[in-house]
Amino acid sequence: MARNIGSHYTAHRVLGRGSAGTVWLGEGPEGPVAIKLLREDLAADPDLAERFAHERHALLGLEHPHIVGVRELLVPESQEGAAGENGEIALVMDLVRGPDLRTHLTRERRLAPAEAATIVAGVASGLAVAHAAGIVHRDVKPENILLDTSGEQPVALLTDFGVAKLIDEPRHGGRSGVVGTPDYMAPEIVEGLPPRAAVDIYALVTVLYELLSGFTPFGGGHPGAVLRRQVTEQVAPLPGLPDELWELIQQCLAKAPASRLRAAELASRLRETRPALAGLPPLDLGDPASDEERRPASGDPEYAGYGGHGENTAALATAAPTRAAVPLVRGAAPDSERVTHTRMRVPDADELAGGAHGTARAPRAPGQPRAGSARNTTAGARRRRRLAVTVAGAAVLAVVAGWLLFSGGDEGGGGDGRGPATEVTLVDAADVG
Ligand SMILES: Nc1ncnc2c1ncn2[C@@H]1O[C@H](COP(=O)(O)OP(=O)(O)OP(=O)(O)O)[C@@H](O)[C@H]1O
Repeated sequence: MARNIGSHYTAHRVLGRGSAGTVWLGEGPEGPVAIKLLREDLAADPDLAERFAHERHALLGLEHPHIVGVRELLVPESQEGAAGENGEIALVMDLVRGPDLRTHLTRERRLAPAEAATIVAGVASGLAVAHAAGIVHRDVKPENILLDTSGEQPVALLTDFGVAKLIDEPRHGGRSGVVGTPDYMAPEIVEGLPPRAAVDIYALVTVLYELLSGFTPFGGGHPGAVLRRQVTEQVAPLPGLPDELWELIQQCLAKAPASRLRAAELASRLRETRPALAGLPPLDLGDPASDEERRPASGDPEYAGYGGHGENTAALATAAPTRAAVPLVRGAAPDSERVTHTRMRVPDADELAGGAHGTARAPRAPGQPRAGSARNTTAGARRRRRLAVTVAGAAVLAVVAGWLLFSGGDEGGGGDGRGPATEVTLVDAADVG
């Protein structure tokens, strides 16, 4: 049922749900929009409403061809900015017509290096603008990269800017904390340092590695083990990659934040690698998961218009549920259904250093997913564990882990119903303007 959001917008139907709220397909004075409505319990927190109001200009001012634009921020009337009608906090965003990168990757298993580099170069150029404005995303991952398929060629856009930070900031007098997804979490966050721009580079290049290989460099198993690997392990090489791309990956996954490239440099270096990547097929690393298992729900509207490797997505059609991954954030239960979540302890210093109490792990051949990797099993391919980590000073202490959910909804995001493309070529905005 349609509902009014503020005085100018109407929300028509749910596009998807996340841990912080629900995204609706809406209508405003200038046409269709996406409206992210924060969970009621979050919106009822006056501190949070105040923080959103305070960041209003920063959130609205971020404009870039690879960033999902925020057109309006609605907060309760007592705060600065346009008023949400029922005390709600809502972000009115540009509507992106197409799937998110997780959906695309799940379907394709691995992307050709040129396609992966184009996606990541575009997102890096968006990050460069945000970082120059002093904004760190803090939650870069495939779920937060949307692929706009409304034009001739898909364009990657980063969304959810600043939301993780705003939701996560301490209440007055409270402890500082961070929320993140262990697979993409930079080691300095695990160690309790404040997240700076370099954490976005680490997360984005983790995404690049995942697009190329089908698995994240340090993922798999218990979230605490993932965090420990982020701090202690070196990234395993991916056979078959051109040297310049591999060097760039290594540099951006450096444990020391200062050793990583800046966002603008990452974008330009990736563009420079293009000639070496042209025509390379996706890496052949072997994959235990069957094609059927990794395909998105047949008839998934999120996938309309994105044909991948010449396949006809319409041919995949029969209704099946889409999934939504939901990390645990502070506060009451999210809008989404939760399969399970758990309480955990982040490894202490000894474990982080791989000491006597560290998690024992079998050696692994380079380029192969870990046993128990979320990308290595059928169940795991559908499951993503996430984590809300609270840190106090340099001590890494107690925490709450979130788990992946499968939403039963059939309302995918923003597909435009066009016929499938015969070939997928990602557009880098630098090429067109
Ligand atoms: N601007 C947009 N246009 C179209 N669809 C969108 C837009 N923003 C988000 N969506 C869709 O809405 C769904 C929920 O998004 P949301 O950002 O709330 O959650 P998430 O990023 O999947 O998870 P979380 O926020 O918990 O990490 C996603 O599936 C996404 O595809």
